Amino acid sequence: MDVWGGAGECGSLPQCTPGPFLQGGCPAGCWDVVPGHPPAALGGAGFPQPGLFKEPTTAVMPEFPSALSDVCFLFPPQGYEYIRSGNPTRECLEKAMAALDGGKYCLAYSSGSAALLNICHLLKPGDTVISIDDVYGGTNRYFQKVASENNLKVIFVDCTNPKCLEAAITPETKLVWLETPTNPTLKVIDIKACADIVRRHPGVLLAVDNSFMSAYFQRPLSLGADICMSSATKYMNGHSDVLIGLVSVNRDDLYERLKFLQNALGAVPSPFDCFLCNRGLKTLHIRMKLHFKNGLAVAKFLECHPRVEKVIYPGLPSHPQHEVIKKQCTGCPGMVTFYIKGNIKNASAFLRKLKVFTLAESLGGYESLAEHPAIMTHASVPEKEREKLGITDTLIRLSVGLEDEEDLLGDLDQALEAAVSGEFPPTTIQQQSQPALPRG
Ligand SMILES: N[C@@H](CCSC[C@H](N)C(=O)O)C(=O)O
Repeated sequence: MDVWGGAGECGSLPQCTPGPFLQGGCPAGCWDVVPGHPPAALGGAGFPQPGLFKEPTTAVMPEFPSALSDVCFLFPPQGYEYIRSGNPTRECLEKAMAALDGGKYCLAYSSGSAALLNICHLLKPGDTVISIDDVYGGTNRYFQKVASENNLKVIFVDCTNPKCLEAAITPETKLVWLETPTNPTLKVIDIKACADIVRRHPGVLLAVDNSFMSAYFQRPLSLGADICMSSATKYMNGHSDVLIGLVSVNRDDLYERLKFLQNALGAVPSPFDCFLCNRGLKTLHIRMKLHFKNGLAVAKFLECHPRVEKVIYPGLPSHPQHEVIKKQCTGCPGMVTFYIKGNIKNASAFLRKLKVFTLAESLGGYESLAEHPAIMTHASVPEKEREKLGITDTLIRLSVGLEDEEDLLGDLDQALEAAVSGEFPPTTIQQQSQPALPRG
């Protein structure tokens, strides 16, 4: 079996041994800096000089805990004047992340949403944004309820077929916003195909939200994106104890403007959060391999389960864009989405019965989480749009963590058994008509 696990068989537990795909490097040329060796990125050329630190240690301490200026007549000038404008601990994170993303520069923000806000400040009133249709609920809310009310036009397009993107571009288009895989229905977008289209329209930027994949499995800049954005709150930090957004770029002009905006808008992370995120990066490679192994095992288990209607996992051959993900990524994270059989009551019973998985918003941490996108992470997406996207009352999103595989499968099994008993109605997801619940 290769690293993607082949077709899988019901009843046999999936194996995940590193295959030639991972060992041989990324076919798209990504991973040339840190194949399996994130510490090289953390301790390499991009690392601030040891002289900046009081302790002779490789750990990145929260060095700049106050808003004090660098007082040149007392200390040698170090280039820092105010904590928001720049500080050594944030610089450590930004340099490490630039290396991990294969970019020249990286900038850190106080959250993924703050990173989105800064990117959209590159635009002018009257400009159009083309966003992938199945986009994180908070991004959808920002586009529809904030940006659109401040003179940006935002249209939503299914970019799984890059021709739809091409057809949507107008002279007003200035930003294409992709997520891949999308949140929560895990559609996979061919970044290079979209980048080739965007390149034919000078002045249009291509930004990719890489939060679901992490820099370990996918490097959008190497595939032609102008901007790689991540909510590092998720896999990059991996410990569910930090809120951080990151933006990596190669272009000097983009960096200069974003650097200005980072300071001017002020949505920056604290040095302590940067310290914690740097701590998280050190185990990225180990965590991502286990997320992949566990995610694939869970996906295969659910795909064979009689109480599950349908599983969506890009690492499964049954996924419609499985070939795309094999082409542009070196693995898959622990995000698994599935439709439970039955209706909202079954979905809710399942979530309440889980013991190892915690019912919570967020993803990418060491611990397994389960959530109901229609009521939780995507409640801000208008109901009609949710229906069109397949974000129904029976859709459940899992973030598979680092626990033992047998505990994860056992937990899912007992919750499914308890939540969906008896005869299953012979309906498809499309035929179901669910009562609307109050949305959060
Ligand atoms: N209730 C929050 C939504 C947080 S979702 C966090 C993360 N992006 C995910 O997809 O789990 C809000 O309304 O902003």
